[in-house]
Amino acid sequence: MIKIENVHLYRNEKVILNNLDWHVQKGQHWAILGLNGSGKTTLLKVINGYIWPNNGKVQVLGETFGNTYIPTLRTRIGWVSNAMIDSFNWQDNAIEIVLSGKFGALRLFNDVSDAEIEQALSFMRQFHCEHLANKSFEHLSQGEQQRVQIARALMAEPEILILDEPCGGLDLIERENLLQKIEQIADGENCPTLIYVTHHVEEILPCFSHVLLMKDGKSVAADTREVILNEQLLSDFFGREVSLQIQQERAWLAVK
Ligand SMILES: Nc1ncnc2c1ncn2[C@@H]1O[C@H](COP(=O)(O)OP(=O)(O)OP(=O)(O)O)[C@@H](O)[C@H]1O
Repeated sequence: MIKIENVHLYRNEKVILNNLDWHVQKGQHWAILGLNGSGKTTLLKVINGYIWPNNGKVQVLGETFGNTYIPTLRTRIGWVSNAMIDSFNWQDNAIEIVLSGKFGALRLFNDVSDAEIEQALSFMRQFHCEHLANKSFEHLSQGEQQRVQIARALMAEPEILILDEPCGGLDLIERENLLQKIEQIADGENCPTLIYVTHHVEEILPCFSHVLLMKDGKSVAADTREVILNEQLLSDFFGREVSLQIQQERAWLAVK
């Protein structure tokens, strides 16, 4: 699904991605865990073709960058991030935002059929935001905006769904509700390959089969969830001794 080989990216003399290798196979779901500034968002921008590495090879959904038309490829990738939220027209109604996803656009410029409206409402129902359909995006809470954004991404029936810190800014209950929804996506038929970016180990749900640990633009480790969620390995990664507890199949960390 994704093949990143020896990718090196620098801007203004700063190395942002440092000879990064990462392979995502069909059937896997990945979490990317990294400290602030480790290059996670930059990696996502590379995968979506918004920025170009200085060296290395990028292949996404079988398409090799340099030999493919990126806008068409992007319609096959759902990307949920705060960077995307900023680009919406906040006066648009929630359902218009969701419907725009069908066309890979930021605003709804197309005529829509009754079936497309029903599809949008059905995703909104799935994410408990159908009642917000006619409310303008600017008047939604952060949690509601996140749910609308995920419904929007699913409208395009993406083969890869990237969730970049979707729980950022959410309270405990909103966060757990959203994580439950993400688990439901993972359990669903025709689930896209999930890529979930976070700073928080406890958000790495059992549905994520693999974890990439990023630090200073490098891949420190990329392995199965069971291998990565290890006290010694994470202590080395964070550079501080941490204790790890498993509760309800999720790992919870505390600094010792
Ligand atoms: N155009 C640029 N020029 C110089 N430095 C940049 C540029 N874009 C990003 N950076 C730097 O690259 C590093 C990685 O940024 P990036 O946003 O990818 O990190 P991140 O892991 O997503 O961080 P966070 O978890 O805080 O969102 C940061 O130190 C950032 O300041």
